[in-house]
Amino acid sequence: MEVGFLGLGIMGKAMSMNLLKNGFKVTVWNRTLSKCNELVAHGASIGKTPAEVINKCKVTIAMLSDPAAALSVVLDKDGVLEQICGGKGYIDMSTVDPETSCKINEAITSKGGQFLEAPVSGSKQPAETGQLVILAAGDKALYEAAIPAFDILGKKSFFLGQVGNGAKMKLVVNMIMGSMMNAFSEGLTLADRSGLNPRDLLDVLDLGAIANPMFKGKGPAMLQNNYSPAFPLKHQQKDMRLALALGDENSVPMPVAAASNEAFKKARSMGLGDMDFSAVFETLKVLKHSS
Ligand SMILES: NC(=O)C1=CN([C@@H]2O[C@H](COP(=O)(O)OP(=O)(O)OC[C@H]3O[C@@H](n4cnc5c(N)ncnc54)[C@H](OP(=O)(O)O)[C@@H]3O)[C@@H](O)[C@H]2O)C=CC1
Ligand SMILES: O=CC(=O)O
Repeated sequence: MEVGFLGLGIMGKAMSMNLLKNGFKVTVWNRTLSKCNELVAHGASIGKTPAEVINKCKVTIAMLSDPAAALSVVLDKDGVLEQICGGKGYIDMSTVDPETSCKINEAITSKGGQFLEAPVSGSKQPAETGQLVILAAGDKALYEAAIPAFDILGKKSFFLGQVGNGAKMKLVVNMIMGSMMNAFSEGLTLADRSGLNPRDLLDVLDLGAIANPMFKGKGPAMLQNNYSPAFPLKHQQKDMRLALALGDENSVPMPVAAASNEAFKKARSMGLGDMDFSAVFETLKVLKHSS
């Protein structure tokens, strides 16, 4: 199967590499074109623009940073819209808000193309090992056509109905994840400041009812101030912001998520946006001990 792939950041690079290693023919494009070189060394072809990739491939996947990037790659000059047409499918796996996804759907389908949103749960390592959870919605026929690729990229795919539902599910999940990361950071700080060994806290948490892969995976690195980015903090803050907007639209009070968003904003203001989202832990370290 031949696919196009737009966006070779942390996730896109791992996902397109995975497709290549599993026998897919992949044509890649990235805004910073030099990032295509590693994929080309593994057998990928290169498209000089998103339009060129769409022209070449029947199905094209995108994995871009945020709503502005997702819209720009479709609507701007040399973008997806210039070449999309009947018989071609476009799958946006970026995390965006439902409104952005609906705008992209309208643009693609107005030219006769098929559209599927398919954001993913799971980070750099699940992307590398094909263990993502795929949250698809939109064109069911395109979903079915994409299953061979989704089976390589993920451990489970959900089809959630109309466009927007995949984006909503992803935002709900990441709203919970961001809030958990803040509670975890506060717990590690409280353990330390009250005279406990935070490493003991990790062991206790791992044996109880709130054990989870995120605490287990991130905790030891956080205690070593290691925030090598798997999921950049700026993207987690974007997801909290978009989830809060979804809460506004649906009159859902979300005080925990709102406080977490403030902590992520503070971390961004401290210059930590490109670090892993666990770097929100650093916002607590600037607080002074009370006497
Ligand atoms: N990292 C993770 O753990 C996960 C991330 N996600 C989501 O996946 C998406 C990608 O994340 P990730 O790979 O980590 O992000 P990165 O920041 O590593 O990569 C972002 C990608 O978007 C491109 N991009 C940014 N702005 C534009 C623009 N205006 N026009 C064209 N391309 C642009 C970048 O191009 P360039 O190289 O030129 O900057 C790059 O290819 C995000 O929506 C994120 O929320 C979802 C699940 C997990
Ligand atoms: O969006 C991030 C993730 O880990 O999922």
